[in-house]
Amino acid sequence: MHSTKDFFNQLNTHYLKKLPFVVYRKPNDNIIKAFLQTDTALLYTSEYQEQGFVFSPFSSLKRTVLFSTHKCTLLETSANQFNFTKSSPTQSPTFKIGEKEDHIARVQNAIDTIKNSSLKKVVISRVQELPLSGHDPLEVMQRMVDRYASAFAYCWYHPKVGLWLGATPETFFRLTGKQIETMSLAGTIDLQKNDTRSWRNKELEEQQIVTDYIIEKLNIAGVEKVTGTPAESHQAGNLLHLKSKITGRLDNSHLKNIVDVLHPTPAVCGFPTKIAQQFIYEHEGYDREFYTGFLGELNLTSSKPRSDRRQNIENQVYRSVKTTTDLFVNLRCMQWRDLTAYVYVGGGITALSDAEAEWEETLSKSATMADVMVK
Ligand SMILES: C=C(O[C@@H]1C=C(C(=O)O)C=C[C@H]1O)C(=O)O
Repeated sequence: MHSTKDFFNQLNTHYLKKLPFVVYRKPNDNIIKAFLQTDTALLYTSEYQEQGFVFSPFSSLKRTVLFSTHKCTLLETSANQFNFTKSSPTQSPTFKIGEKEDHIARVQNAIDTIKNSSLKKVVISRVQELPLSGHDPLEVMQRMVDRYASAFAYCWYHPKVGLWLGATPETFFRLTGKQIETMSLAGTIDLQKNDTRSWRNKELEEQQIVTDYIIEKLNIAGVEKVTGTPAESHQAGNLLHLKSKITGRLDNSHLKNIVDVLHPTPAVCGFPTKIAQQFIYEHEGYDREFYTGFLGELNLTSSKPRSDRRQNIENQVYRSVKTTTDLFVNLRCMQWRDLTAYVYVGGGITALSDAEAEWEETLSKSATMADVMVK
């Protein structure tokens, strides 16, 4: 375990040399970890059998970037040492001419299509630009760690791909040995703009679509004993979402099958998947790149003593090795390029959606990133 100062100094030196790295803190964890790749090679995975950290785009046609443990130095530090008492004023976005009208028109088109076709839900997103000047990504990372304890907070960099930061509330899936755990997340209430914490039927139905879909897909992929918990509220920054936990056992299926059947879920794409995907490619008007893709640890092993008593019998024979994959959906994220932060935000559209309210929802969601931007 490094001191926090050493940890961030090493990362900073690495970044100044334009070498690839990822630094991240898992939800409600007090450890910050980093993978520092020692050269600028751009590696991919397609079978998900390697060990390392993956970063995968929304489009299943594009490849998943891998930071392999064999090519990286791994660092760790404690996460509970930052203290940003003074919160600097939030940067307000400046809108391009027609930006609001364009988004509202896209959402209205989606609502009309849903009313007149077999499309039931589609996630429509946009990019919100924020000016960058003298911003330090590692300082923003520390602010995310402090501010969003229940999120997966990360900063990811590769000179051939770009610089991404985010604090996502959504688990893609976690696989510990044969035990799989995933989540269905949908519905949004902005707690700064609403007094209510109660959900309307629209949101309850929308979230149920996601839950049913995930359960069905896991069953198809051969996962056993699949069960979901009733929906409950989950706070992410100033936003409240509806969440169910879904678990199962992976006896006759492989990790790659799970990725293939689950990505992209109706939470970030829509339903039915193929029709929603096609609608997004045709109507969203930009490339999502890594937004609504997924990222996280792949097949990392850790060993632990089987029991205290046995540990005393001295050697490693009594240690059990655990393999864990821990992936998150890339939401509440931004890409930094030149002098602009591109913040990616969207929302699920159904027949009951209101286009103007959906614009407001993207503003609320963009605040998650705007609030941690500092000079
Ligand atoms: C698409 C986003 O979020 C997703 C859409 C939500 C919604 O429609 O209410 C809620 C949580 C996420 O599943 C985003 O944050 O950009």
